[in-house]
Amino acid sequence: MSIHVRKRIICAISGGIDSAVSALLLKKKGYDVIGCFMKNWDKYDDNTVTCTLDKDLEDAEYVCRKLQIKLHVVDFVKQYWNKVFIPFLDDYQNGLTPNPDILCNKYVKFDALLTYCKQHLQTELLATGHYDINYALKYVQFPVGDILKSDVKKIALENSLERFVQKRESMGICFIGKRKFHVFIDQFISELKGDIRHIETNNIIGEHKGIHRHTLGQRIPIYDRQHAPGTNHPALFTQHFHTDASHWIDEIPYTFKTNGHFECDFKFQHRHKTIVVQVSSSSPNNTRLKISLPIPIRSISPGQYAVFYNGEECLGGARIIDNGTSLYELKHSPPLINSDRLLNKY
Ligand SMILES: Nc1ncnc2c1ncn2[C@@H]1O[C@H](COP(=O)(O)OP(=O)(O)OP(=O)(O)O)[C@@H](O)[C@H]1O
Repeated sequence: MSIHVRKRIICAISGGIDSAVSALLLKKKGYDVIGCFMKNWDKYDDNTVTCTLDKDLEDAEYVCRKLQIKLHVVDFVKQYWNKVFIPFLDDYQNGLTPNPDILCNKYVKFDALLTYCKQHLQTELLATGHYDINYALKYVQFPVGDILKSDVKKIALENSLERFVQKRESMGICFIGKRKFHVFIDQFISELKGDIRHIETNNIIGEHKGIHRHTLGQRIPIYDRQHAPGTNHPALFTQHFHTDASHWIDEIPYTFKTNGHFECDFKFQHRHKTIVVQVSSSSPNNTRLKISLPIPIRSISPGQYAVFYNGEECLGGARIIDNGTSLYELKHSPPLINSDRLLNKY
């Protein structure tokens, strides 16, 4: 008599549709699925609670009940605070636009959670509901990774998970919730007033309460909106930018390694279409990159990530550290900022 032992896999269940359907598909494939809900934010530290933690946990419990799988609730509040939230605040204070999701993937989901699975749940197999993921991790599966969102919804409907089709997608940064960004950030970073100056005349046109309250390209309240530069001003557009050390999923692309430059598909933020860019080295060991765009792009923001593809295949990514010389600066020599300073700086 042979005994069939089902392979155990942990599915990170967020209370949203993608992880619910991921767990369902894994169960259908015959895995021994265990759900894991991560508590990454302590709502009791937070006076203006609008975080959806309770509702998400309730939904995670609901999925696991429906699928008849166990649910573990893991507390990663400390890890999230130290590895994601503190760098997030630092970035804002330094005028960058951070991407906490990338740090959360790197340090919490694909590090702390993976370690927890090995140490406490007797498996090193993990699954998440990500679609567009820039990692090729040996022990991680993405069951809905190559399924269209419309099909994920269909699968949910066919399997009595309609509650998740109706649930609003989480937008933006989860711990901020529905409150205004400045109301949230003011709890952590003190006000630091400064002048808002017109880029062309250098005249003072307003006052800000700290650069951490703003991101590149965002509208700001000023006294004289009529004479202010618009959100499509050439100072917001750039055709070249620089990144910090790159991370390649397999290895450095061959042509890049041999020639010091190569062409690939590039994506900046989800809402942008993929375009072909020229990637060249801006440091001796090919780690830092210079990206040349075929057309100027608006609001390439330092702190955000550039992701490189070969068609559908993700090659790697790098954090943007300098948005280069703007179209406006190019027209007005000498440039206000010389992006070549990076070569000397690093
Ligand atoms: N609090 C959490 N606990 C456990 N897993 C989580 C949590 N938050 C996110 N995840 C995992 O990371 C994946 C991606 O999360 P993210 O919020 O970026 O995307 P999503 O498309 O909204 O996913 P979902 O529809 O499953 O919420 C989720 O599908 C889930 O597997």
